[in-house]
Amino acid sequence: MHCVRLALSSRCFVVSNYSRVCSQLVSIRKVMSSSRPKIFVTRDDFPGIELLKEKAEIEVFKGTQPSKDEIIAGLKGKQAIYCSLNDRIDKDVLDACKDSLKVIGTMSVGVDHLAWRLCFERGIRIGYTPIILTEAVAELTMALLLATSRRLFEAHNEILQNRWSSWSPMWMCGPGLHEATVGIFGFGRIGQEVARKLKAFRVKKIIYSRFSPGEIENDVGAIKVDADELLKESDFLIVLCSLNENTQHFFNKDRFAQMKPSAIFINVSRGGVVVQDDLIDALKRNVIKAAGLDVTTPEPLKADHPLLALPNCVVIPHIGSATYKSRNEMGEATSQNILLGLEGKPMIHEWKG
Ligand SMILES: O=C(O)C(=O)CO
Repeated sequence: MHCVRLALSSRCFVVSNYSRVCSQLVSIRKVMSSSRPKIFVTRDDFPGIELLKEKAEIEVFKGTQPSKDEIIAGLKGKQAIYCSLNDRIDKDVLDACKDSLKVIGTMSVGVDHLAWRLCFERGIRIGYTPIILTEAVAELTMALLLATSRRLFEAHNEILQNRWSSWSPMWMCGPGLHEATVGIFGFGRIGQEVARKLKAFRVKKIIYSRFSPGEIENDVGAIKVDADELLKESDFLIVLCSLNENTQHFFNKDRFAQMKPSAIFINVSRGGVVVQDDLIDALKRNVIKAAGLDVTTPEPLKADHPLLALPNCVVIPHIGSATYKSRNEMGEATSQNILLGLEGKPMIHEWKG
């Protein structure tokens, strides 16, 4: 008869046969695995989730966009959520999981989809992904600026419609960036990187406005102006602010009316900074010349949306950070933020308000 002693937390068991030892070990393993953190992941194609699988029990939503009820159901008993800017984590969601949720990891720089003040009150930590995507979003902003001002999609469509009859002197002309005054609304990391890239286009002047007081040290000689001057002076106005109570619906009928009729409006921030019907009206009545939008309300936009019928509006589907490098690194950082947050350690990037 085999006699095996198994020591476990100061207790000592004596078991009489090998198979009983095995069954004890299985149950110990079960206890250990149930102490692994539980994480809800809101879609199955997030980069970086392999990292979570190694260290946690994860439940992955099968599909691409859980509804609020599905988020609440998925979060039941979970200590963390891996989400994106599509997933609204509001008071209802936080109330429903108030006994378990400790960490939110969002694969985005924007946090406007999160009731983050309430999270702070409840001690829920938020990991996000700034810096990683700065270059990608700044690059995309330049692409949108050029696509809109030089009418790339409109011109391509002319070919598709068989309207390219000959080279023609004034056909498909648009304003150039050279010698233009470019206004940047929201001069954070991405705004400053766009300003650096604009220098290479030899623009006349870069002006910016932001809500925080004081000028920002910048290596491109951008000049701080108030919002009224920015609206009036800009040949190109690029919106790169975050969405918050100061910026929500900032660009409305009156603000478009302050802009030059030749102005090009670019939004790579959030659809919510614009009263979209006012923008549509301004574009239809040529209050401003054109708009380039990476963000809209709602997202996704249906193909029959009035914005898409405007020849002077370029719309792309929120792809600001969509380079392979940026998205992969954002995913890795999100997983690491979550694991570090659950371990009570400093995150790579933690949103502190
Ligand atoms: O990460 C974000 O918040 C973005 O919107 C990137 O385009």
